[in-house]
Amino acid sequence: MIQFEQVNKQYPNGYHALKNINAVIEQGEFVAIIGLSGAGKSTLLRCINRMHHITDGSLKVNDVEISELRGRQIRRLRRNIGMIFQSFNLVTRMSVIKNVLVAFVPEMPWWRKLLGIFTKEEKKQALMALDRVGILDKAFVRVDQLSGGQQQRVALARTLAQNPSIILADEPVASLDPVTAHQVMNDFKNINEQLNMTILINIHHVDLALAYASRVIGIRAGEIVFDGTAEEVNEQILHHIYNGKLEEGGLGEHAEQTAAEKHYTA
Ligand SMILES: Nc1ncnc2c1ncn2[C@@H]1O[C@H](COP(=O)(O)OP(=O)(O)OP(=O)(O)O)[C@@H](O)[C@H]1O
Repeated sequence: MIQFEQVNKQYPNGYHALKNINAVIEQGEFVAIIGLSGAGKSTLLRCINRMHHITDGSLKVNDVEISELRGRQIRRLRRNIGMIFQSFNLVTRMSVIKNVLVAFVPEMPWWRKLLGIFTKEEKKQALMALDRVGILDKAFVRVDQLSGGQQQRVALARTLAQNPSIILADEPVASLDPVTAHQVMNDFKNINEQLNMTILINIHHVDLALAYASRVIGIRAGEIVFDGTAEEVNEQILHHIYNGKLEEGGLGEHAEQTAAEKHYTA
């Protein structure tokens, strides 16, 4: 469970990026965070794994006040929270399987790190994670030979191998074409439903948010201005969240996808 209570975040230059955030996200929810560019979506997400510090208020992950964590405790928190970025963050000259095995490196004894030795169990887990996102056949291919969508799936597999209870995804489909974006969103949904992992996703494409997430949090100028189910979101609410400036491509670009494409998982 993630609990925000009166959370504020001010950057060192004084910019007030999050204002009085209150929200409770239960284990196993699939939440899309939407809002204009600069509204505070990334800041909100990054406070959860302590990439950013909150200025005041309380932010608890599984009942632990995360602003009080130090050193090793922060590393432990991050083991439990996978993070997916728009840019995949992979070592493109290495094979897919090696990129996924990186998930185990933080817990290795120093001598295994040095020798790069992975156990049979770790290799099995890495292959299972690749299987779950449908790219087991690419395990020994170099990452730079994969498409953008496949690379994002490698990033997802690496996160899965880490076996987190929460996955934070910061614009994970922003650089993908519409069909691939649907496939990757479908991966997130499957993982959410099958593994009961909490998924929080920042996303510019409202249609994708509404099609895949069960809950939508709308942020405007650092404040939560909507928090409800995807079914509740209507034109009026979107107008409110986006201050009447729903960006081009927000609802449009992906909206043409058919239901069949939406559930295509190859
Ligand atoms: N390190 C920083 N120092 C000062 N201000 C920052 C910093 N990082 C972000 N901001 C400001 O905080 C606000 C929220 O930024 P954030 O990146 O969270 O927005 P966002 O909704 O994720 O935007 P986008 O959709 O464009 O990624 C913006 O006005 C941004 O300029």
